[in-house]
Amino acid sequence: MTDKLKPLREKIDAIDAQILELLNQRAQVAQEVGHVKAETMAPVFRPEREAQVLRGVAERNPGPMGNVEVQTIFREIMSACRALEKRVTVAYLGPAGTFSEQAVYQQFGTAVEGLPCASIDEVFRATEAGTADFGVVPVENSSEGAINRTLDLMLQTSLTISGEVAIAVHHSLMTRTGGMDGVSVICAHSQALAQCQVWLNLNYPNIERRAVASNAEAARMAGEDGSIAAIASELAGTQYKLGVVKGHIQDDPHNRTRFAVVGHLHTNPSGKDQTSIVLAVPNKAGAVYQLLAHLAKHGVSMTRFESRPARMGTWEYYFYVDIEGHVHNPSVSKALAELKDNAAFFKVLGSYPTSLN
Ligand SMILES: O=C(O)C(=O)C[C@]1(C(=O)O)C=C[C@@H](O)C=C1
Repeated sequence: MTDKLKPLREKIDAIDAQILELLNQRAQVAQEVGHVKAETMAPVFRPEREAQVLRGVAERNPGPMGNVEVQTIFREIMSACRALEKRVTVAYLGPAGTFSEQAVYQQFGTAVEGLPCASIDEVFRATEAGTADFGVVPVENSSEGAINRTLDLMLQTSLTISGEVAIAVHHSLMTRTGGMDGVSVICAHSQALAQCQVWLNLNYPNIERRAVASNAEAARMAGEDGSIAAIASELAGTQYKLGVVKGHIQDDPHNRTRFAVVGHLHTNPSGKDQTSIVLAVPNKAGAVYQLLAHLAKHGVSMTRFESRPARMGTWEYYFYVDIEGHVHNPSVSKALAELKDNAAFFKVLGSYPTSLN
């Protein structure tokens, strides 16, 4: 057994030495890029370039390693190289252990400075003020729909969307002991309670449910008080030393949340992009239909359409629309110019690479 392993391990050692050498060669080039960028005050984080690199490695990947694994490794390589240029600070809805934090790492890799914030409002404020270079905010959940606070803040903010990231959201019920004896309340963020309501109605119909600021906050509370059970990610459970009563309790096994990366950066085209806009239409029959006809006329596909009341006491709405393509594409820019001319309100939230997953 050991005799057979020895030469194979020697091969691995030799390959690792090459990988290490190449990684450091790459890091040196990234440092040179960093110097060029510093001279021209160019932004360090370039989401369109990172998306191209990640798509490229998946296209060229000969296997047997899977594309997701190869992309995870290259995301970390770029994260480490980027950190040699500048360590980017990213604000997210904290505390540590939230799905928002997971989304930060999925987009930026782990060589970033995470800045946990108490609310989505604070994520926007910290990014607008420059305390953070970017913010990561939840936009929509596949079971529960839009995150309204994010949509409302998008309307007012001076920030633009420079990227998006989608993550699988798996909820676990957890307590200090890993059992439910003595538990009188189940705490979680209101979205998580909603995403698990069928399971909770079936299994714990008589235990009070309480909405708190975040799932990680619920996990922190459960870590301090044996009468509290938390619904959160297992990552948060580990952080606060909780035992799992039951994993994967979300009603939809494919539950996902999409996050937007917001910042001051206007992302260049990556080759596969989308654009988010908000608009309002004059209050007359057929106005929405007429407006969207401008997209169809220029062959622009709509991938998302969401409405929010304008909250001015009238029956008026803001429409949040995602379309395929970048504002620099001629057909997109023509369609948007026509939309703008005919809308009562119009704002481009940003053009950015379509997420990999
Ligand atoms: O190409 C660049 O602009 C780089 O800074 C290099 C690099 C990389 O490591 O590949 C790092 C950071 C950027 O976000 C994009 C790519």
